[in-house]
Amino acid sequence: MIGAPGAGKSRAGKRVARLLKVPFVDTDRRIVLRHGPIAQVFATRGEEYFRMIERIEVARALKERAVVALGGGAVLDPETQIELGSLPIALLTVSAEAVADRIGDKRPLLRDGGVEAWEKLVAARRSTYERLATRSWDSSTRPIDAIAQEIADWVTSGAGPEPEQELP
Ligand SMILES: Nc1ncnc2c1ncn2[C@@H]1O[C@H](COP(=O)(O)OP(=O)(O)O)[C@@H](O)[C@H]1O
Ligand SMILES: O=C(O)C1=C[C@@H](OP(=O)(O)O)[C@@H](O)[C@H](O)C1
Ligand SMILES: [Mg+2]
Repeated sequence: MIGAPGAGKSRAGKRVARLLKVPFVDTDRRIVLRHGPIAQVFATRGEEYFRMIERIEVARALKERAVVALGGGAVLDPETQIELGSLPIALLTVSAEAVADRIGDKRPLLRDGGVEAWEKLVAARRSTYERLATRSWDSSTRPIDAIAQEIADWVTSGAGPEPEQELP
């Protein structure tokens, strides 16, 4: 699961894993278990250090037979991009309006800038998200359970690309 912060990767990923009866890994949770709260890591060690430990957890997670929710910025790492190339990747998207109600103060890159900072972050990453995604789901106006069910069904049926839109 890849996508912007607040798109629902962690929530949906957990449900998808339950539906598929495989383990769920949230790389941010693993970072927290080993290193403490993410906001604290950013504050005391800086983003570069965070990206380094994130890369280690992502590399570990992508070798497991599991549903994996990445942090929103994990896809920026070139090694991670290569490894994602051979896996089924679900991209979750969300509108700025919808995310405004979702982003709390646990995300250090957004805490100070709010939705405007989020929009800048996502604009800079959009092409990377889209290039890496096998298929995408928008969570702005739909319940997470319905999206998780669709993703699980997609995996079960072979995790192919988006069906071609039929021409009118
Ligand atoms: N489809 C949805 N509808 C409403 N709220 C959602 C939806 N998806 C996620 N949320 C809420 O948004 C917040 C961020 O979700 P989370 O799964 O942590 O996102 P991510 O891991 O992509 O940053 C959570 O509070 C979650 O309950
Ligand atoms: O987009 C980002 O750079 C980040 C997203 C967060 O994860 P979520 O996308 O799960 O919120 C977390 O990894 C960290 O705060 C940095
Ligand atoms: Mg998350």
